[in-house]
Amino acid sequence: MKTLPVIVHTPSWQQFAAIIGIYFATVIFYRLFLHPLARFPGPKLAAVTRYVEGYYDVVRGGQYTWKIAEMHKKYGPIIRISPYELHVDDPAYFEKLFRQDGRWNKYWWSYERFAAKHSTVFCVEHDVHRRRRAPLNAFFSKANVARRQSIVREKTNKLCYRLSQCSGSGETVNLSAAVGALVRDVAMEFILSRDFHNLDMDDFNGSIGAIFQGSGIMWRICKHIPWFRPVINALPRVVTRHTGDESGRAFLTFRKQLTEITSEIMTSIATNSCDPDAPRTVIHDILASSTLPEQEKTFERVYDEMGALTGAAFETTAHVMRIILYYLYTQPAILSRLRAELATLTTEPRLNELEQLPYLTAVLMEGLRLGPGNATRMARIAPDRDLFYENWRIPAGTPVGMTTILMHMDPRVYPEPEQFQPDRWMDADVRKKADKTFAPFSRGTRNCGGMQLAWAELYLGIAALVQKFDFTFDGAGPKDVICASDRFIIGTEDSSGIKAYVTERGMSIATRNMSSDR
Ligand code: HEM
Repeated sequence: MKTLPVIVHTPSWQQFAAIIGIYFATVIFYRLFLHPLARFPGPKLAAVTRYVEGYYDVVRGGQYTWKIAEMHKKYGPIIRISPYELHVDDPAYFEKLFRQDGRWNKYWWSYERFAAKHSTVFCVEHDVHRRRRAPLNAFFSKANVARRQSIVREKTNKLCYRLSQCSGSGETVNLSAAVGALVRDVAMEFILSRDFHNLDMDDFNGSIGAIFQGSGIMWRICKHIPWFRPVINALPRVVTRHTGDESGRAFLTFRKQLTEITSEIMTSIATNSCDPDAPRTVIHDILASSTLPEQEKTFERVYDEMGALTGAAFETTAHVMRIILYYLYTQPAILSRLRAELATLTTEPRLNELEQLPYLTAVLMEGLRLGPGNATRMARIAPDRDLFYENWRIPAGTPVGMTTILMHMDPRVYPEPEQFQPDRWMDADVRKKADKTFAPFSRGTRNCGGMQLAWAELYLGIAALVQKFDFTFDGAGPKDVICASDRFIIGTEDSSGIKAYVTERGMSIATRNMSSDR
């Protein structure tokens, strides 16, 4: 039988354009009318394309969080913010979405872009996360933090010593960089038993703080342009070292240090050559964990974990400290009341004594309200069941987000939300009402792994600085501390740091001892 000739011809540009046009028209039609989320309210453009978020992320510099708030005013408490994702603005729903029971995944699209997918923080899948989280829970437990509080105390004393040397000098100190150095040195010592020496550096290694802020900008770009990070990573180290700015170089140095430390600790454990008197690091606990299979103990995985852990520990805690210091030293009545309360204790109070102080606790809570860890929504996915919000049925597998910073600024829960008012936490009713909606460390299965360490740093650090120093700011304003952009963590309008003149309130025992040691 004769076969028919196959006629192959190249499509004309008109046919090509028509094919593309039909494809996009079909996608748009599907997303608007047939998609399982099609019935949810929200702007049509956001339902059609994620590039709406891309515009607010990349062009408008991290403004989608506030655009979402605007959309809620128009469309109600549950909205579709992208073709694939919903967002809820209702404090009462928080405890239903962020819970300990049930299986909860994170949304890969938001977290994978951090290029540390082997870590606990950025792990997407519920069961893998549970296994990774187990050794961290013990390491960062309240008991272990209390037992090792001397780390926080020693580093705080070192910061106080540095500040006392600037006292009355007529020169300003970059207080933002100084507290950044404090939390980095504490975290490195606590997590990896290594002195990071940022508190010894003249500029407190301020450029590394800037790069951790900058990694949020990178995250925003990479969410929408996935090839961007692989291209940057593929550039030879020598190119990035020479073309990058000071912060970029500081970051590369940090990554190199982290690689060396991780490898050194893993080798010493593998060869049984650890110093028996040296404190255990989190790597010891990960490698000894019985819940983790061997493939979770490779260098690649442990290195990702160290990168994400240090990243999670640095700018989050430092930012809350900056907020608290800024407001304390611009509102003298609050500062005096706090000092009066602290005066009831000994000069160097222990953590458990500080935790009993109601006003100090209120000050810290108010700082955490204005500076929760993230400026972005945290989406959760119930992979195996539908969720319900009022009369809405949310199909299983849908990412549903809520944004803590918006909830913390909700006037229905916190009157005059933009004001720093520790007093609101002294009222038992307000505290009870906020019990379910105050979530600086998030809630549920994916709540902050290091919150006890963060609390210890805040209690010991703020108490010591307030007891020992007066700060007068040089040109600082709310722009230095108020959340103005979504960098995953909180982004402020001005990132150059709070400059302050320092005056010592009287030599403390700790600083005097340190001075005489030198
Ligand atoms: C005031 C300081 C801090 C705040 C406000 C804060 C806040 C948060 C928040 C909101 C999350 C959830 C993020 C998400 O859902 O994607 C988180 C996760 C996490 N944080 Fe913190 N954090 C702070 C300090 C720390 C410190 C000092 C550490 C110590 C290493 C730490 C370790 C972690 C870890 C490991 C996770 C991931 C938890 C998981 O997915 O299982 N954080 N943090």
